[in-house]
Amino acid sequence: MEIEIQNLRKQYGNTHAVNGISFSFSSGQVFGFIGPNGAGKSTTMRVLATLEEPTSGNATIDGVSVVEEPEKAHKYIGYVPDNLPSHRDITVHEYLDFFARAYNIRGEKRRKTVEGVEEFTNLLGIRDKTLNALSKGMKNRVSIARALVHDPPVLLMDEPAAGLDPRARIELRELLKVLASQGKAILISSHILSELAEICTGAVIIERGKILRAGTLQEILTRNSKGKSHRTVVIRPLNRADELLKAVLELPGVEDARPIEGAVEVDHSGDDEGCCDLLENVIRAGFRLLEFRPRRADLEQIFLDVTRGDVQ
Ligand SMILES: Nc1ncnc2c1ncn2[C@@H]1O[C@H](COP(=O)(O)OP(=O)(O)OP(=O)(O)O)[C@@H](O)[C@H]1O
Repeated sequence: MEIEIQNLRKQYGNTHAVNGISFSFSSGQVFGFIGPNGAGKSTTMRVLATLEEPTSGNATIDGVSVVEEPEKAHKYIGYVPDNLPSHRDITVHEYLDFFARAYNIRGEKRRKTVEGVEEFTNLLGIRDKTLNALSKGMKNRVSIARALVHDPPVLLMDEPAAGLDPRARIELRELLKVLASQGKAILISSHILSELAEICTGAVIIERGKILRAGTLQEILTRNSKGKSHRTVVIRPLNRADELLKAVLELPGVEDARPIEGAVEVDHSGDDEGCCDLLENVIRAGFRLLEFRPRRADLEQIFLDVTRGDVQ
């Protein structure tokens, strides 16, 4: 199942909340949706969840347009909004049962479905509590359970980890892994990048309604903003670090280099082969090395780099 967002725009008055974004993800993938406050993440999710119409553009789920066939598309989607279930005087079980009913799940099947979801989201023990008596983490689980009741192939989760304690975060992460392994396509927004990097297979970085980077983690972490292959390498010489800095700047493929605590950090425009060439060239230039280590950029660093505005 493929989810394709095509040149999507959403305008509120003069605000271009989403300004022509395109990306895609598919079954079994967990895509992190990352961007500063007001970047357009929630708006995009609400449009995908068929809760709002876009100003222009389209999004399809296995070819079904959320704009042209919202009712059909809606069935494919489980949406976890950023606001938690409001204070209502009904129990967790009644709440979930209500949604199962709304999805036309009847009789014994409904009982089994709701119980299955309660078990999966670890709610069985608190199913008779009323919503207004729940902690934030519990409510969060109820939100996720609600989104899973009709077993949708696509999950859109808007900040599901916000306000969760460490244990609940870990549980959420495990839950997401299981859901992805079941073949669900998951788009999850979060500000906790280190956590996203652990569970995501891809990411979309958005700022001011525009996409700065999108793709699998491998693509994002090893390519620069122009889509070219890119590596950062740390080279620690036995001595003469200053000379090494000058020397590497003359080498092919080196885009930039800077000193870091007795070593040199080099931005290189090559792939793995290019890294090997760089190592050979440094040794040929007469330097003795204690360390030569391609540094795997993390999502946090990429986020900081690209949201500095180098694209827009
Ligand atoms: N209903 C609305 N009416 C007017 N403007 C809106 C509306 N919803 C969102 N916006 C504006 O659209 C822009 C994008 O908002 P959105 O909520 O999508 O951002 P976000 O990336 O989810 O932010 P956050 O990380 O803070 O949740 C913001 O400038 C916001 O003020």
